[in-house]
Amino acid sequence: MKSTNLILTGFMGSGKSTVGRILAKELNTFFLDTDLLIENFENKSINEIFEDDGEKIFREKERYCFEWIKKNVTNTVISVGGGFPVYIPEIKEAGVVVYLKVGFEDIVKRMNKREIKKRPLFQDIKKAKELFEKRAKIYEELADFIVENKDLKKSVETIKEYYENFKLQYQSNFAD
Ligand SMILES: Nc1ncnc2c1ncn2[C@@H]1O[C@H](COP(=O)(O)OP(=O)(O)OP(=O)(O)O)[C@@H](O)[C@H]1O
Ligand SMILES: O=C(O)C1=C[C@@H](O)[C@@H](O)[C@H](O)C1
Ligand SMILES: [Mg+2]
Repeated sequence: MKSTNLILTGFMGSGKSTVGRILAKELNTFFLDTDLLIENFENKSINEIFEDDGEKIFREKERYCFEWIKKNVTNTVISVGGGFPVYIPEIKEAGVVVYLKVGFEDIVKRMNKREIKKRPLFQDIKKAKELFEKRAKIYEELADFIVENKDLKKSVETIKEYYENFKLQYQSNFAD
């Protein structure tokens, strides 16, 4: 039977990795995080890739991930990097896209120093806010479904229900 991936998008710290991991467990599916995939492919941290190779090369790695996912991955919960849909607007070719929407101030409150340190584009708060404002519209436009990620449990439940309904419809479109 035809199946599809569930892709979580959103700004840095919006909760894609956290929500994705829980969702995959609840849906009894695999979980994939493009940031982790790139770190594993390269055997380097995101910070090291940005420092040694630069952002342009990192975006090329994300593009490679996208092509690899399209060819090889189905029925999986995928959390993508914060910039992924911005540089890969064809993201929907790899699955159904759910945008985790969170206000910038809430994101800042949620992230501790260690988490901020891991994100090269979050080092300067003013620049991060500008990036957030520039990207908000792109996330919205490229989403099939938008969830305000306030209460973690509620977000997981809402996405689960959406995805299960989506899959039923999607599969019936491919039935004989
Ligand atoms: N609904 C929520 N309520 C409170 N805190 C949350 C919620 N969702 C996630 N968090 C917390 O926010 C922080 C960032 O979450 P996470 O690492 O999942 O973000 P991300 O979207 O994957 O970020 P990145 O794009 O940089 O990888 C973590 O400390 C996580 O525990
Ligand atoms: O928002 C971004 O552009 C990024 C978000 C992170 O998930 C990583 O993909 C990387 O730090 C870049
Ligand atoms: Mg993440």
